[in-house]
Amino acid sequence: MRDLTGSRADTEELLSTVRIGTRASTLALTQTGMVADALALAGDLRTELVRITTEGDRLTGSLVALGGTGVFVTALREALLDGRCDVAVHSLKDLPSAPAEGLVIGAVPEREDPRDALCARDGLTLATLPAGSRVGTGSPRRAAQLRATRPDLAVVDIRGNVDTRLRRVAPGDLDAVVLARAGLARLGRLDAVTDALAPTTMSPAPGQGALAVEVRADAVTDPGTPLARALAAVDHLPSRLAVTAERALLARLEAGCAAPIGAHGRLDGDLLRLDVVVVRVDGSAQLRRSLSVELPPAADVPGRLAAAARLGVDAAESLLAGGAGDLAELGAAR
Ligand SMILES: NCc1[nH]cc(CCC(=O)O)c1CC(=O)O
Repeated sequence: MRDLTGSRADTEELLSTVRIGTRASTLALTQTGMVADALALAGDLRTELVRITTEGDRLTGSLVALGGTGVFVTALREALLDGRCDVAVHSLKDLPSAPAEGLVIGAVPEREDPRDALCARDGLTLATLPAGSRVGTGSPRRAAQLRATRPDLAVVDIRGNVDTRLRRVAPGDLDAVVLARAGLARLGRLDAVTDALAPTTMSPAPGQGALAVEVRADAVTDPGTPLARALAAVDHLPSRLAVTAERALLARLEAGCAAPIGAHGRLDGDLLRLDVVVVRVDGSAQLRRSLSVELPPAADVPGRLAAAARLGVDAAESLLAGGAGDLAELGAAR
């Protein structure tokens, strides 16, 4: 709380400091910095970044791929739980859909554009890439949808951070890569995008483009603390509703983060819409559903969130009834 009668120096001393844990990758630092600034702007608090180095950050290449993103999320969660930091910022799509004991998502800031982006040589688009073009992705979801739309392309499995992937678009190597547009936007690399892929062609990963600001559950029990007020100010309900539906779908399907599942939720007035797809990894079959729900009045936030979660569960059950479990290995390797 600011002491309005105090001098500027006094006021500064009265601000509580919130420690924000982050991985050291460029994307993680950028995302965490954005959230730190937003929290500081919204509340009477100061922020301090705490770098959490994980085993995964020291290893490179295929071992990181094998560990998936789980190792990074786990390290940040441990830092939260043992008090080394008060806030952890994650890419929401990397966060397992199962809730973590003692932790809650304190805020979902306004989501970036959730679409996937083709970054191709010579300004090529998904429609104009010549037959036989080599397109890199490490995601079974992207690979399956690429194969479904353009069975004449060669999908190449790639790993690494955003810059490493972009550099693979080079003579003698790849003609294009597919990346989340949101990551490129945050890194200031939208110049590399030659085709923003429509969700009807390339359904995004559940949660793509959104961030999760995770805190200990006791941080939000008193809504009057500086941190709780800052979180409430940073939270963007339309984004939270969309990702709540998408994550409920994933949880009900008991799907791994590498399963070939796309989901695109969005608020349209009081209607929450959810388009979902499960694709066979070879692209030879897919199952789609489009559902929507009329939300309760805007003042009923818990009611709205419950309706969003129900929508995701309903979509999952409709997919399962249609044979999604046989179509794709939903628990696919992480
Ligand atoms: N799995 C890696 C990852 N996690 C979040 C993003 C991008 C940012 C986002 O989706 O919010 C990326 C890179 C990518 O998929 O291209």
